[in-house]
Amino acid sequence: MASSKPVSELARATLLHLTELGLTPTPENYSMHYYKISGETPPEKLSQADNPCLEIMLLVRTSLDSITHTTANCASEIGKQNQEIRHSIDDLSAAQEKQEMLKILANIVEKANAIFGTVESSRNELLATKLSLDSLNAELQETRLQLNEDPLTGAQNRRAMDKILAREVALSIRTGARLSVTMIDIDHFKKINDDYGHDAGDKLLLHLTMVAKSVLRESDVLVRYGGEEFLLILPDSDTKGAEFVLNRLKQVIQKSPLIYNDKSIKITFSAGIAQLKPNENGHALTLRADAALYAAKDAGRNCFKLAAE
Ligand SMILES: Nc1nc2c(ncn2[C@@H]2O[C@H](COP(=O)(O)OP(=O)(O)OP(=O)(O)O)[C@@H](O)[C@H]2O)c(=O)[nH]1
Repeated sequence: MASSKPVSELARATLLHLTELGLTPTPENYSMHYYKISGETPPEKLSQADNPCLEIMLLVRTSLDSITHTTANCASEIGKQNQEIRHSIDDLSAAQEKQEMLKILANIVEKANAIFGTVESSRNELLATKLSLDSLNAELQETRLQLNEDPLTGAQNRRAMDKILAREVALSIRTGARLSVTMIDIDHFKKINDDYGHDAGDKLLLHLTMVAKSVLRESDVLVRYGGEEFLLILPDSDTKGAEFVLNRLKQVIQKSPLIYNDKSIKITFSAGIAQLKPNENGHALTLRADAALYAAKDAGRNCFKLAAE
């Protein structure tokens, strides 16, 4: 049967219950125990794709409710205890007998100690909530990373690319720094899938990502643009710099083929290079790099082409 307790109280009880069980308040743990405690029927589960932040947002709200509840409770308890001490002090002033005075004094000390007890227990509840919030914060960082990352390779995804390109283009316009991009496409990737299987293709995409990351600068960004197509965003680089990076990637990838089921799978790639022109935006820059990539494919693959001005 569903509980008649207010949601904030149920939420607080759930968080405390998780702390008692030594469980991290992940959205999954929270949901499971919340519905056990409340007796409510869980709603149809939202998938991460629907809104990966929704459950975290709900948990943050719950934690905030819990803080409000704890602090309000603490203030009200202390108010009551304070009032009682005041009455005892009045009694003390009116008392005639030494024995009676000592009794009232002992009572005042006991009530003062009770105030410490109230503060201490609220402090423990707030600490439990703080731990929940810390854990949520870590979860949020993770979700934020996942939202920007391609799940297979860990490279940045198109969503992240739009933001990063816009930022880098704006920076380049403001500071006059050069900005280049290169569109990279693995040659005959379909054949690798066909010959060795889709899993080998996946491993190859991951392998290329790892190798590319190892030759890039910290400020360079690798984006998985599509299936086997990657975009490299190279701040502070002109076309010569971009060519240099691609040649280094080519050399390293030649020396490190993918080893899959004891077979060595060679990787070559084609690329198009474009440098940001005045009055150009990130989208137009990417399209020029893409057109140059097609020119490289037309020229026989395993080569790089510069985009038309
Ligand atoms: N394993 C794997 N394959 C993918 C993925 N995404 C796209 N592909 C495959 O990549 C292949 C791309 O094939 P094509 O566009 O013909 O390109 P290609 O074979 O590399 O030929 P060229 O680019 O002309 O050299 C297709 O077979 C897709 O199914 C993925 O995430 N994993």
